[in-house]
Amino acid sequence: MAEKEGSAVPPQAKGSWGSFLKSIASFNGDLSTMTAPAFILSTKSLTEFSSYWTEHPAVFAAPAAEKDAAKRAMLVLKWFLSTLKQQYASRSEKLGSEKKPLNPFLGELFLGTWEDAAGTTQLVSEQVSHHPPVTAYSIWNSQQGVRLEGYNAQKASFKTTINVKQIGHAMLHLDEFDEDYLITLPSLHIESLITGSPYVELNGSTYIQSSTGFTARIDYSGKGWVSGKKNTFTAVLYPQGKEKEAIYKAEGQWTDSFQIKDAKTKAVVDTFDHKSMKTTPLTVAPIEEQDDFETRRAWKKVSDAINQGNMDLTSAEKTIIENRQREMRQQEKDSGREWERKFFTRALQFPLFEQLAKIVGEGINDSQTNGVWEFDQQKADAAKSPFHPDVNPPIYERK
Ligand SMILES: CC(C)CCC[C@@H](C)[C@H]1CC[C@H]2[C@@H]3[C@@H](O)C=C4C[C@@H](O)CC[C@]4(C)[C@H]3CC[C@]12C
Repeated sequence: MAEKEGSAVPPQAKGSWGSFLKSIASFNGDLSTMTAPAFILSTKSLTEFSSYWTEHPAVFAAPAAEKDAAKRAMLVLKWFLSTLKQQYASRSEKLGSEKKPLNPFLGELFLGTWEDAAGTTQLVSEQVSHHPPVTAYSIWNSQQGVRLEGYNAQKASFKTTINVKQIGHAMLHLDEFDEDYLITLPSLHIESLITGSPYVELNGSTYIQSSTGFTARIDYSGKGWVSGKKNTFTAVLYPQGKEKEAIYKAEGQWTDSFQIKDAKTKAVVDTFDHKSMKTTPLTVAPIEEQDDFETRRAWKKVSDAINQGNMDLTSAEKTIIENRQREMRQQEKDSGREWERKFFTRALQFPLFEQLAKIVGEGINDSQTNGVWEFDQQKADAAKSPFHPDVNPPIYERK
């Protein structure tokens, strides 16, 4: 692949970017094995990405206060659409391009809370599998009675660019109505790879299926397809099985703004504009107070080395983590036990997921996610403090 004019690749990295582009043309689909040049490396691990679901806690909690079932489903759709920008474009917007995240190690955690007008919203994110890499999360606001749980893995392929299929799902629960929403995850591809300023574009369709009989379908399109604008979508919300009887329609740019209209009257019933909606920052414990498994503490030396642009130190620090992980896996193998996840457990039965997934043509891909992962309240209670020191001894010594 040749470099184009207008490249965003730093002059000293042109050679390594060229080699990287050649290498991904034949890579095996496991994103964790991809080695990328320093300037494209992120200091954040994928366990942190779970927080992108709730950067607007009030929008997340809004459906819990809506008495009308169709409007509730519309507010769930609105919240989902509002999360896409943080999930898929925040790196390219803040850092000038998409970056390659750190590959979480098994047991890695990201814990935090959001405090704002919606009250306290809590986040637990855990790497529940390393091969294949799978991140699970639970996000809840007890005052508002809303909880999101999910897990995801990624399967990548190369055809003209990097294409990524997400495997997994999210499930939103509203206590007041004992209502659940199954959320499927979009496929994506990387644009502008050749020029060295990669960004994410979403493609295909995803669904939100409620247990009370509403379906939302979201269709993603990029520049030049339908609207000529990047990051565009259209969405339709309808009574399950009656797609022609749309109740609400939404359209816009998931990185910018969108409108939701009453499908019959065409009246605008709700809007969302990222320019006027401030995100609530997530509060995370200071690094010195974090557990050794918490991502920012565990990866600190690697992140510092990336920030210094010191690739030798970056790989040396990564190797320390990887070797320790290998030792731990060996110890587990020798003692015939599996790593005990701190907050999640493999579900043996998942009737609700099966019931909702069937409606939107989704299936269980547990072989690709090393199981179907569920938040385990008993483990969470036990993990409060201290972090199960008897089950999983700390892996990184505090200095
Ligand atoms: C930038 C390029 C050169 C290297 C490829 C990096 C590749 C591993 C990254 C790029 C985009 C990443 C997506 C990200 O956009 C958003 C999400 C949503 C989040 O909820 C779960 C993770 C996921 C799918 C990231 C996975 C890693 C991706 C594909």
